[in-house]
Order: sequence, then C-alpha cells, then structure tokens
Amino acid sequence: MATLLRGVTLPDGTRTDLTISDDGLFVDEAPSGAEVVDCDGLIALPGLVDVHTHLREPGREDTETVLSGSQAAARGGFTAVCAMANTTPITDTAEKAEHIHDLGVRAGYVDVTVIGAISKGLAGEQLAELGLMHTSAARVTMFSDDGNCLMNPQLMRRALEWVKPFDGVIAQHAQDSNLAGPGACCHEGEISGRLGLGGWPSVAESTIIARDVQLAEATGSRLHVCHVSTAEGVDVIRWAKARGIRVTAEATPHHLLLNTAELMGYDTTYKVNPPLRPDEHIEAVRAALADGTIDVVATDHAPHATQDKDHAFVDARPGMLGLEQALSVVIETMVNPGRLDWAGVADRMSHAPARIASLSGQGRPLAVGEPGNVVLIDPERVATVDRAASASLSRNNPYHGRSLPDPVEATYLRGRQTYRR
Ligand SMILES: NC(=O)N[C@@H](CC(=O)O)C(=O)O
Ligand SMILES: [Zn+2]
Ligand SMILES: [Zn+2]
Repeated sequence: MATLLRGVTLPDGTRTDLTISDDGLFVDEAPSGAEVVDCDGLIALPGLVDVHTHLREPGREDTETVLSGSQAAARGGFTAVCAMANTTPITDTAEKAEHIHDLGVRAGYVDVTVIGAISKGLAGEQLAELGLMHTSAARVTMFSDDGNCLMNPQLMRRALEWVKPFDGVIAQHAQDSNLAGPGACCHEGEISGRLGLGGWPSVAESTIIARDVQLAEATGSRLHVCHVSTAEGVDVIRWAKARGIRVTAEATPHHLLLNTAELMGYDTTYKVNPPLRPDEHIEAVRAALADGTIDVVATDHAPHATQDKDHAFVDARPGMLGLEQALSVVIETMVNPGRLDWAGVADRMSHAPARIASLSGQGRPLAVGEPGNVVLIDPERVATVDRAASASLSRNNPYHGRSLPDPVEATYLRGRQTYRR
C-alpha cells in the first residue's frame, strides 16, 4: 500500500510530505487511498545500514537467526545489515553465502548482505573462495575474518589484490594477540591490574592498522577497519586518509558510550573484543566520528546465550548486542552534545555504510525516484532499556537498565512497514 508521511522533518531541517508508492519508490503525488501517517514532530532518516552484524545462523540458532536478527534490526531503524562470516559453518564458499542470502530474502525485514570469510575456516592460512562468492547470487563484496585478526601479512596482501578488480573491501578485526597478556579480556591499564584480568594494550590494535593501511596503499585496494576503539588507532587512520589511502573505519555504539569501569563488577555482559576503553580513548573515537576520520557507526551486534556468558570473566564469550540501541547511543553521545547533526547521523549510519558495502539501493537520499527506505524517529523520547523487550533471541544487552533516547517510531523497507512502535 502507498504511504504518505505527512509533515515530516528531513535531516536538513526542512518540513515536507513524503510519499512512497505501491512499488516502493518515493513519488511526487500521493495516489488516492494512500495510508496517511501524521509525522508532526518526527524526523525521517534514510534507512540505517549496518556493515557489521553477527547473525548466528547457521549454527547457533538458539542465540539469533537471520529472521530474529532482521527483526531486531528493523526495530533499531535499519533497512540493511551485513552478516559476518563467523557462523558455524563459516561462510567461506559461494554455496554457504547463497544460503544466508536466501534466508535474508525469506525473512524480508531488512536487506541481508553476506560478508564472506577472507580465509578458509577463518584459520588465517589459505584464502577462501573470494571470487566465487563475489560472482554468486549473494554478490559478496566485503570479506572479513572478524572474530579473528588476519595475522599473516602475505595473506592480507593477497586478499587485497584479489578483491581489487571488483572494488571489493577487506574488513579487518585489528587485534594482535601476540601483544596481549595471558587470557586478555580487559583494556591493559589500571583496572586490568586491579581486577587481575589479562590486558589488551591499545597498541595491539594500532600496530595492525598501521601494517594494513600500508598494504592497502601498496595494493591500491580498499581496507575497512572494524570497531576502532583506541586513540592510537584513530591517529593511524587519520594519517592514512591524509595520504589518500583507501581506508574506511567504523566505531561501535558501545565504544562510544561505555568505559572500562563497567568491568568492575565482573559482569560478563561487558566482555567484548576489542575491550571497553578508558575515557580518553572514548573521546578520541567520538572526535574521529565527528570529523569523519571514522566513517560509520557499525553495531558489531554479537548475540550470545546466557550459558556462554555465565562463566568466570576470562572464560565468557566476548560480544554484546547493538542493533536495537545503536541510534539511541549515537543520539546520546553525538547528537545531544552537539557533535553531530541529523545530516551527520544520516551520513554515518546510512549513506557512508551503504557506500562501503556497495549497496546501491540503500543509503540513498529521501527524494523522488529513490527507494522508500526510511526510519521515522522521535528525537525527544527517552526510555529505560529493558533487555527482555527485544526482538533478539539473546539478552546480553549492555544498556539494560539505562535511561537512553528511544527514538524509533517506524521503519519502512521499500515502502513496506517493517516495524512500528
Ligand atoms: N565483538 C566480539 O567480542 N565478538 C564477536 C566477534 C568480533 O566482532 O570480533 C562475536 O562474534 O561474538
Ligand atoms: Zn571483531
Ligand atoms: Zn564482530
């Protein structure tokens, strides 16, 4: 059915009517019989795009399926997510990529784009079927061993060379475990010492980024840096961009809001890779997102079962949820303090991620002739996060009990409503 969003405010502040036709495109005139939605006080953003989502299907459907993760994404205002390759089995062949692509189409809540593994089995030894995954029906353009850092520089170089002809991108989980203390699970510093937890120094991140941007320069290929969490990492990316190296980077909501002190109670909800950092790093990440050194916000939505989190801190699985509160955290940390305006949010959470993932029908302007992908938000609304009130099958929500913006009123994927409060 056609939809008329009456009196909605665009990211640039202008007020207008937006109409989406039956066939899912923005059009000039509302056909008779269009559903009219009163958008007084609401802002329309282009549907959000997440370049870093963990759906756990196949393998751990008890923690997330393509369907449940897609529903969580729609609730968070997303119209597209990119599904990471560290499922069971690993997404390292064309056939496995097509399977996940099909599940995404069948679910129908968001466009699910498949990220392929760089190395077979994420083992870091041999390249996966990069070319075949790209030419498959899944049209994979982004590859990542996320969960593991691709350590072998030779393999990294080859992967960058492989994807260059089709302008693919290699996404790196930059974390050198050779620099980590035994059982590392906390930022290396005062708190890791007090808690007796193994530490990840910030240079474990920045030294890998430094290596990889130089390989990207040497090959002329595109590198994307996952979950940048350190001031040193930001500095290297800023240097690389100034040189014209083709590097993009993401920040997660949790690294924008939460600091190392969350670990003081040994609550394993806060165990994540890379670890939560002290305030000076959070400030560097926020500043980099504001000035564009970090291109996008990506959730790193990482669902885990309670029984996989209910362990001593060192043994619990790392990762936390992100899809449903990503925009809330960006409003709290970037918009409300005046560091990003709504056009900036549209860029960091829709336009730029769609460009990185080569999604031609996503991240487009809210304009006649474009696909009707849109999220309606109430910028004033605030609520207490309840981990039980979630479309995700997992409950490792790090924002549980916090008062945060609660903006998402409705999400439309090519004109079809995929979420309504
Ligand atoms: N972020 C995490 O701590 N965990 C992720 C993997 C990853 O993003 O590295 C997961 O798959 O659970
Ligand atoms: Zn990672
Ligand atoms: Zn991840």
